[in-house]
Order: sequence, then structure tokens, then C-alpha cells
Amino acid sequence: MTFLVLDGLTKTYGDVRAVDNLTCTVEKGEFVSLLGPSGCGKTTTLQMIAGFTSPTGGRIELAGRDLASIPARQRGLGIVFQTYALFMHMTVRENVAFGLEMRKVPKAELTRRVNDALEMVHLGALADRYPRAMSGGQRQRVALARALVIEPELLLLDEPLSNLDAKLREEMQLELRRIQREAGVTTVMVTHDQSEALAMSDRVVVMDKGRLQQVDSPFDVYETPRSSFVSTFLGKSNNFPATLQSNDETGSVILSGGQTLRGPRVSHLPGPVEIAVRPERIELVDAGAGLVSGTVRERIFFGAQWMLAVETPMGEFLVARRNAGAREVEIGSTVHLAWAPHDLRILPAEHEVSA
Ligand SMILES: Nc1ncnc2c1ncn2[C@@H]1O[C@H](COP(=O)(O)OP(=O)(O)OP(=O)(O)O)[C@@H](O)[C@H]1O
Repeated sequence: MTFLVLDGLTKTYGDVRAVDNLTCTVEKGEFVSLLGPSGCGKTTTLQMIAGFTSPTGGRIELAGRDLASIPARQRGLGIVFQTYALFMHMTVRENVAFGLEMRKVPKAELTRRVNDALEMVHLGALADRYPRAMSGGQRQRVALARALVIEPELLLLDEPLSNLDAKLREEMQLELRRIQREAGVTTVMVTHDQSEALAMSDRVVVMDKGRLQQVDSPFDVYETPRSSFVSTFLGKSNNFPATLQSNDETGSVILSGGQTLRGPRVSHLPGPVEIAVRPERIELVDAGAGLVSGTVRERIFFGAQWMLAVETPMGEFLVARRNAGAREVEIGSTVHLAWAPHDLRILPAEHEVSA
């Protein structure tokens, strides 16, 4: 069931179109991330859903109601920001109970709901502590319990984990997703961190310059990006200008940097395109089997894998090599690169080319 509808949502500040005609939907129980670089309009979108900022144009509908005339505090939303905004002079239990007290929930029910929320975030044992005596991850759980205890129709998260260090952040990603599933609460999260969006979401809304770029499952935005922007914003990608020469049921033929390549069948017309291939889809092969050859210029060790920068006639390629303990190729050596035609993505041209 479509639960949240953003329909042509627009917000302008003078000449700046912070959010530009954004249309997308969120299903009940779904976890959707708004992902994009700084300034792309994620926070403005969330603020409009929350009711803190009014749209310049377009509509927001939640559970069949148009939110235009409903003030923020009556929207029944749970909100967690990057800074936890806890009451420092109140214990964890008091912090979580606050929203229910404001709503004049009877004492017995309040106690039960606060206990349930604290159990859900695994903080039952710390209920009588003050936030200042807690770690960043624990405080973020308190903020989450406080948002969930009111049983919100919709949970809004704005960069909720960005104050945490890398390891805790990864732990909390899994934890937050578990809590969201358990509570069954429809959630919209703002993040600029692509790995976080991929790890946590049912669907990812990729934005750039106020505009929607793509809405898909994490798998699909990564595997089948529809634009150059999406292919390079999510993960690493080798992108080159190219010319699509022909395209039939056996696949496509592409020319790039003097190399003739084969790709999957696409709907583009022959002409300028951009091609993209992920570093982890490239193999090092024998000279005769290579699609393009080049010289290793850089070699960086990441623990689980090596990343090579290889200079070729098409341009520089990043090539990921799984670390299987084998000796690694030397800087300065010649390598031959190959990939399967179906691993090549053919995208709309970003630049005019004369390949
Ligand atoms: N109150 C405001 N007045 C004027 N311009 C604003 C205002 N709020 C946001 N903007 C502009 O709107 C655009 C989108 O801002 P927004 O904060 O939504 O981006 P964001 O994607 O959340 O970025 P970040 O990740 O850096 O928070 C930016 O160009 C920003 O400068």
C-alpha cells in the first residue's frame, strides 16, 4: 500500500531550487533512504515531510491525508536528528517518557510503553542513567526509543549515525534496521553515505541538485544505474565517453578510445553514449584475451582487496583484485584487462565525443 506520496514537491530559496519537482512514493513498512551529495536537497525534503518547512509547490500525502494543512506537531511523526537532542538533565527513562507525558498517556500504559521501547533498543539496563554518562551509540539508541515510543506513523531520520565512529556506525546500521523491522515503522532516512544507504534500505532515492535521479532497490541502483551520476556516486566505476555503433539481439558494439567493445543489448540509438564498468568486474587476463591493455600506475592495499590504477588508451581504469594472499602485480608492469559484455553499462552520453 502506498503510504507516503511526494508529488511534484518543490522548494525554492530565491534562485536556488533546493528541491525540484520531486515525485516518489513510500510503501507502508518500507525503509527508504534519500541519498545524494551535500546540497542536493535531502534535508529540505525531510523538513517538508516533517512540516518544519513549507513547500513552494507540490503535495505530500501521508496515509491518504494531504499534509498541507496539518501542522508539524499533529503529523504524528517520530524524528531523529544527527545530534541526539536529548534532555541532559533527565534520565534515559524520563527522556523516553517525555513524549507520552505530553500526550497525557495514563501512567500504567506509559510505563509499559517506555519499558517496551527501552527493551527494543537494548537499553533496559541503563534506564536510570543520564545521557552524559553514555556513549554516542547508546545516546542514539535513546533518541530512537524516544521517537518510537509514540508509535509514529512515519519515522524520519536525518543522518542519524554520522556522529559515530566508523565501527560503531556499522554496528548501529544493522541495529537500526533490526529495530525498524521489529517496530514495523515506515522510515525515511537522509544520508550522504552510499554504503549506509545500500546496507539499510529497501529502496534508495538518489538525488542530485534538487532532482530525483533514480529510485530503486540498493541492488538495482548499484547494478543498473540509469545515469553517469548514479553510476559514479554509488561505489567506484570506470566511465568513458564512447560511441554506440550498432545494437541488435546479439548485443551492442561500442567504440571507445580506439577500442571496439561488446556490450549488452540496450534501447539507446547509435551515437554518443557513456560506458561504465565496475572495478570488481574486471579480470586480469593473458595478452590474447584482453579487451584493453595498460600499465599499472598505482597499487593500493585495502585489506580484503587491492585496487590498481591502470593507464590504458581508453583512459585510467580502477581494477579491484581480491586479496588471495598471492603476490601482487608490480607497479610499471603491463596488464591486460577483460570483462564480460553484460558487465558493461551503457548510459546516456554526458559529453559529446568523437571516438
Ligand atoms: N533556509 C535556506 N535558505 C536558503 N537556502 C537554503 C536554505 N536551506 C537550504 N538551502 C539551500 O538548498 C539546497 C539544498 O539544501 P539541503 O540542506 O536540503 O541539502 P542536503 O542535501 O541536505 O545537504 P547536506 O547533506 O549538506 O545537509 C542547498 O543549496 C542549500 O544551500
